[in-house]
Amino acid sequence: MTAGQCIDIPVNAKIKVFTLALLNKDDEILLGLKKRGLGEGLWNGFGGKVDPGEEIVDAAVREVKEECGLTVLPTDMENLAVIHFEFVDDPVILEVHVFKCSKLAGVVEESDEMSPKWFPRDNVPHSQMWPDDEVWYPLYLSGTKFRAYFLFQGYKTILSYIIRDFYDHTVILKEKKKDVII
Ligand SMILES: CNc1ncnc2c1ncn2[C@@H]1O[C@H](COP(=O)(O)OP(=O)(O)OP(=O)(O)O)[C@@H](O)[C@H]1O
Repeated sequence: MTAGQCIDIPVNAKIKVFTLALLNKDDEILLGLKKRGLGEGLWNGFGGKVDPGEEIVDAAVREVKEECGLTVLPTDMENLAVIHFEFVDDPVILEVHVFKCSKLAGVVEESDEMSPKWFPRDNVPHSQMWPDDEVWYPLYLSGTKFRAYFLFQGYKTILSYIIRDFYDHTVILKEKKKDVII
């Protein structure tokens, strides 16, 4: 999907496209402690920027390999969500394509960027994760595909969000702090 198909952000917004892969084994999820850059010090799935001309799913596969050493196939990457993040006073909107994958090959290895660790899927360290994760993580657990928009002030405060069904765009969850216009 492209930005123009998201009804919660302006059609002419400047978009930076990212991937985020949630890797599962039995009842566990592999998260990485980010060692540098955006989200440093937080546990997250694996991902990064999509290179120019690169297919989004190929970028997701590449980032998994680079960041935790595992091999996944594009055909095993299941689209879970597209999330748009806007930050107050920043004209660039992040478009994060979230994938989940349960077919993993190879050995988990630490990289320059991430220190990987398995967590029980229903007990992840939310206090050391991006604050939006706690909002949408239950949808991942229940296997609900969604589209979401979050408005942040800085990196710690969510001013508002709206989460919609991936297909029919009906609102699943919505919250906004007083006085915020969206
Ligand atoms: C705002 N709320 C957020 N909630 C959850 N996840 C978020 C996020 N905002 C960004 N992310 C993810 O954080 C990674 C950053 O990637 P990032 O390190 O910048 O990319 P990349 O590996 O290309 O960087 P280098 O240029 O190599 O340093 C990437 O997976 C992206 O999807």
